[in-house]
Amino acid sequence: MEIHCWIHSWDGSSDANRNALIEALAQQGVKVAPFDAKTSSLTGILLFAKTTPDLQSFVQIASQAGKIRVIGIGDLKTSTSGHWKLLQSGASDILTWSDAERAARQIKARIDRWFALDELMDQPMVSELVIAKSPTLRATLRDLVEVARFSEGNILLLGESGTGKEVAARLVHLLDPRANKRDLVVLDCASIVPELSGSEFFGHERGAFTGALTDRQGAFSLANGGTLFLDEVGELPLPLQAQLLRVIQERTFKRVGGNTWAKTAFRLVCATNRDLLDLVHRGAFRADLYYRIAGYVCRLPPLRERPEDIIPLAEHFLRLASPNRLPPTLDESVRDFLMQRDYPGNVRDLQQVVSQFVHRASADGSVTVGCVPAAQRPVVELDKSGWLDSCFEQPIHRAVLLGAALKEISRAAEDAAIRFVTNEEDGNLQRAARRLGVTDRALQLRRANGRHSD
Ligand SMILES: Nc1ncnc2c1ncn2[C@@H]1O[C@H](COP(=O)(O)OP(=O)(O)OP(=O)(O)O)[C@@H](O)[C@H]1O
Repeated sequence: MEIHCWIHSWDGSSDANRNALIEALAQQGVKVAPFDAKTSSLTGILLFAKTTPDLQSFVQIASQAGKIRVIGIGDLKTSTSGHWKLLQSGASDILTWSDAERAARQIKARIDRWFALDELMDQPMVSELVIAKSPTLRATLRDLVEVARFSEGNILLLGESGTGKEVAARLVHLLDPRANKRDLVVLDCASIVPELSGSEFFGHERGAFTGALTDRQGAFSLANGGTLFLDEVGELPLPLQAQLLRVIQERTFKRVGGNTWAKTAFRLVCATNRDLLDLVHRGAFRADLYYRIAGYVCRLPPLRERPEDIIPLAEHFLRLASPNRLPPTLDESVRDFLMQRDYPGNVRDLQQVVSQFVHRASADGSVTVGCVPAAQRPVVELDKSGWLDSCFEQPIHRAVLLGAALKEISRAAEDAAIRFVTNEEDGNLQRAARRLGVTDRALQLRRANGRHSD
């Protein structure tokens, strides 16, 4: 891709610097052109070097298209808070001027990184594994891709359950640039049996304890050359946290029952849906461990903060569920239904809803409102006047003629309503009670009494 570079405003008094910068950039292979309004449809980098009253709004407009990066350079004469304001308005960076060669190198390095990231984001390895159409998740993902590809630090993934922390950990592993990288080893800290935790993490030597009949490799050894993903890291018991400090810091460990130190080289990714800093403040998570695992902290936003991802994710799950055929398509009304629904379990919830569509999609390959299972359908106010008609009255007339008492008749009507709703809600009494406008307890009692008197 051709790199465009423009200089927007430059103080006339420092024209010499401007010309020197243009020359130094040319030596780096970056050609500078004059800026004009049509520029905003191109992809490129815009340098500005003068503080003007309308600078903030100018930066905002220039960077809004998402294709132009704005870099401030030179003696901008803004205070530090002015720099932050410019960044907030959309500037990518503000560089301090020392000389033209250095500035040109800094600009070129940023251009290279920017384009490398653009390319990575478009690669199937990223775009087919993590669906991210919302600006919120795209920005988060772009930062994570950069850290995964261009650094080796420990990564901490935060986010509610089902926001995609494990999928992000897999991406970090895939993007690891190490030649001959080994496996991704996943350890769920919430499900480790305390008595076996030492062996799970460090491995053991034969005879180390009763039942240790052979040598065993632990997670730190299995992840050597690869990635170690500690899921639910907030659940680690305190004594185990203390044992992990050294290996996370030094990448050396001893097996249970062993005397020699072994070296290991893994990338550490941890995840939790707990507020880890709050656990630190309450003394339930060691501060020193926190600062070791939180080299780079990435918060995955809940689905409610990025509704633009709902339909692309639903379509992604439909594609995954139809590997050998054309995936079903979502009818407009089903899209509306998906957009209006709540997802307390985030993407996992959406995935479950969509998987139910796949089984019910009609042969023509479309998912219509009829494919939404009854239990998932929104409860809407129906026009209640229609049901009190002659059809309703006929069996009542018959019951009266046969001598049934009023109590018996109303009981039979209530029983019929309860049976019908409970059936429709697949036996879920809470939902059935809500639909009938009674409490769970009242419905339970009513059913128990009904059975009693049957
Ligand atoms: N952005 C995404 N693109 C594609 N699939 C996703 C995305 N986010 C989540 N998923 C899918 O949703 C499901 C739940 O995601 P995942 O297991 O990564 O969540 P989690 O945050 O680790 O959840 P938990 O905290 O409960 O372990 C998985 O099947 C995952 O593949």
